[in-house]
Amino acid sequence: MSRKKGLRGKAASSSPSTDSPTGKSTGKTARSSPGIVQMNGVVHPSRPPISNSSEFYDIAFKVMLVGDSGVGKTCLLVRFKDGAFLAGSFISTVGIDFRNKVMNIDGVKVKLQIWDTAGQERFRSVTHAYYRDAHALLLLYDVTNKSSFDNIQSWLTEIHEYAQQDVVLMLLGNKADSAHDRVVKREDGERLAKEFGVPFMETSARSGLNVELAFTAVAKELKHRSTKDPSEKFKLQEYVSKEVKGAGCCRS
Ligand SMILES: Nc1nc2c(ncn2[C@@H]2O[C@H](COP(=O)(O)OP(=O)(O)OP(=O)(O)O)[C@@H](O)[C@H]2O)c(=O)[nH]1
Ligand SMILES: [Mg+2]
Repeated sequence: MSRKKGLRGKAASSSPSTDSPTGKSTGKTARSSPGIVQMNGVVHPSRPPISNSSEFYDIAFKVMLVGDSGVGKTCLLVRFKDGAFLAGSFISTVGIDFRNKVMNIDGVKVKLQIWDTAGQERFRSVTHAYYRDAHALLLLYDVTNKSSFDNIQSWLTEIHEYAQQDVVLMLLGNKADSAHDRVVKREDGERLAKEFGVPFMETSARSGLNVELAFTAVAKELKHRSTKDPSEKFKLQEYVSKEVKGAGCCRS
């Protein structure tokens, strides 16, 4: 994934059929299934529309990764999308970037357009503009960085101010693989999440711990809301509590 990119060509793209930050047009369109509600988000004309894709899908949603600089947002996205870990020197994201991934959720193809935001304060006004279109937000802190955890409260204030009221929100404590450098206990993350009534899990972009699960949980919740199938009972909190893996066992 390209990092260190300027805002032009991504956030400021005006191409109507971009599927990746490279802006390549594919010409293919979404496959729609009977009984499934098509994408219900607002698409701003200056942003890549979610309805054009190189892959077929039934429903599509926008997910945003937010949190302090260095918590591992870009690495989490790369792990999810490419199954790899971006080791080496840290290259801070400039502005905002996105990647698409289509997941098969209970026989329905759910496309996630995942926006990777810059955690640095100087880009805050850019990311604010994207909150309102987001269907889900993954809010990250770094278990080896206490201030990233302390800042969660102000991130939540920002989310309440700029995001939709019914946005799906999940708190992730990333870098759970770093046992020696850990300064935030899992229980502290759990307590904070409980206080704000949001699902929580620890993740690791390095080991892959819970990465797939975090995005699957969000996709399941969004699909459930979108299809409104009364026969289908899905509770995000319960699903996460049941499925979440501890840092000790390093399963993805
Ligand atoms: N040990 C460990 N290191 C990680 C993990 N995730 C990210 N890192 C490292 O943390 C640093 C920052 O990761 P990024 O993904 O670039 O952080 P970011 O949140 O995107 O930062 P900004 O783009 O500035 O907002 C990099 O050096 C990564 O290698 C993880 O799960 N475990
Ligand atoms: Mg980044």
